[in-house]
Amino acid sequence: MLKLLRYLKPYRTAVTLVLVLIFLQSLSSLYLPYLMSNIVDVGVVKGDIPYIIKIGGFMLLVTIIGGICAIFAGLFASKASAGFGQILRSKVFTHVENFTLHEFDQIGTSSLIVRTNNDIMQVQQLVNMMLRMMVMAPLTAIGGIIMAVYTDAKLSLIIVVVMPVLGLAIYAVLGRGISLFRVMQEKVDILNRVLRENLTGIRVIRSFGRTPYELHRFDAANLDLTDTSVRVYKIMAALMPMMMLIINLSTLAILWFGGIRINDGAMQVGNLMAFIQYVMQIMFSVMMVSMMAFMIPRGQASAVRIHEVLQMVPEISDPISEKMTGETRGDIEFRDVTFSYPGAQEPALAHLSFHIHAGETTAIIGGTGSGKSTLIHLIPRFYDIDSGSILVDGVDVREMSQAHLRAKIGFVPQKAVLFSETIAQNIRYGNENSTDEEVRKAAEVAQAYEFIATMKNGFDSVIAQGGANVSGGQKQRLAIARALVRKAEVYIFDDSFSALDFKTDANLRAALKKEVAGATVILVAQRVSTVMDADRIIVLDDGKLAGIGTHKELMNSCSVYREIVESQLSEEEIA
Ligand SMILES: Nc1ncnc2c1ncn2[C@@H]1O[C@H](COP(=O)(O)OP(=O)(O)OP(=O)(O)O)[C@@H](O)[C@H]1O
Repeated sequence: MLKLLRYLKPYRTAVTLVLVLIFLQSLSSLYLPYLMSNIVDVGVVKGDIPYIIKIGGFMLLVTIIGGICAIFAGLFASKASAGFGQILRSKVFTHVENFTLHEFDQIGTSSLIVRTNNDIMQVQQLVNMMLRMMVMAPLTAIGGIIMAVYTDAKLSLIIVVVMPVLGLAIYAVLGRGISLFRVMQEKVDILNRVLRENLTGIRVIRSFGRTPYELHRFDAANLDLTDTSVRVYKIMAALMPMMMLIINLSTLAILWFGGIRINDGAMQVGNLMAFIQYVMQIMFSVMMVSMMAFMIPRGQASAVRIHEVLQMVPEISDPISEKMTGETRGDIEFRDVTFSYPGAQEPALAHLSFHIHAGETTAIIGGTGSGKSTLIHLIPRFYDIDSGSILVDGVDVREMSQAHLRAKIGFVPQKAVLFSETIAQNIRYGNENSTDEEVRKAAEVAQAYEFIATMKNGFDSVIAQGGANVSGGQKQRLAIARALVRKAEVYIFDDSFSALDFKTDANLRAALKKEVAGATVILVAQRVSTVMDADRIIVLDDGKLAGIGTHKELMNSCSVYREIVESQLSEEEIA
């Protein structure tokens, strides 16, 4: 928690103002009972009306000043804590932006969302409360004790008896509640994950008739969270009546013993009234502290989860001295590359060596799970390899900056991702400096122009969240157009033509050939018809290189390739 508090630094002035204003507010509330006892003991007893009016007016003034201090303290505390939350959210977001896919896999997307929203909100609320109570609680407690002793030292012995009882009661209750908070946040994570899967997978759930099962899954997670919350709040609920009971019993004891002292002439009525108020103030400040003790562990649990994200060092970082690439543009070489996913028993790719020359079109084919996507994810350095090296334009990808490396690449992922912006903005995402003409050209080459033209607002049509208002094939074509405006040296298409019909696929490849002439093209595909014309085809089998060559060469030399071809093409087509 303390580590996160440094993000309050820009709000130093607001924090100082809160502390000063709260100090003044606390002083005013300590002063009021003293004034009231004077009104009773001097004004009321002696029937001195001008004195009552004078001190009464002064009390009103002190109350107004205290009230104004409280209002402004609340305002500045909210400003500081909201600003703190905003800084923390953007820190987490910026940090997460640098994560490699490995860190995303490790924490999980849902948990990252909860940590950025819910956890930061918890810490923000705690900061707001702490700013206001940090000064008020101790000052009121200590000031209250001093004033109570000053008012009647003997009667103050009651405080000595009551305080440990109150302390012990609070400790007993909170001790049980605190450990449940971390569990509660973990359950919020789980509920969020189930909710996310349900909302994103709604079509699958409906088509397989799994709605009742999903409802059950959601209910289970929801009930689980509710159970823990109820347990926590039951404990919290016990706290208040218990404290009120102790406070009321104390007031009773004060009235009893105070009454005896008044009877003996050792105390005045006004002093007894003031004394009761001081004891109330002391006890309420203990309540404040206990509320803080209740909220701190909760905020602390969230702070730990936020800190965990912030202190995670991305597995991949830029080299201290970056090497620039030479003259060649789009040359890629794998030298004995082995790569395993974290925790996997077998490497996903083993001892791969091949050379893709600049300007060539290379296709990668292989069965599902053979490692095609993994291979192309290594070129933009989404993951670091276990051994061997990957050279782009003669330089190891680990020796150049990620920005320099990725600027060379136009990447079209297997699952096209669009943002909820206009079509033009989505295409321009690949190159923000591209002109309208370039955006239109890219759409034409990607065979997207026709369907965009039929849309009501053309290139200004807005894509719905998750690309819900375009088809799978249309999404793929927009993702391809986005890569094309990049004017990259290397284009990587990860099974990006799978949702296109044969005619569109063929037209797209023909247009692409002209458009990207001179650039290196790497395309992963399942269809033999898509890869047949490539300058070179890499065949993967269970993470290993099964063959490399042209279609003709592989038909003669590679049994894995032959099997794939025979399973897809008729004999005439093969011939
Ligand atoms: N993020 C990941 N964490 C752990 N293992 C993974 C991850 N991604 C892929 N794998 C594993 O690595 C292997 C290769 O997967 P990859 O996605 O590269 O195959 P692919 O040939 O592209 O398959 P497909 O054609 O079905 O897309 C598979 O066994 C897969 O289970």
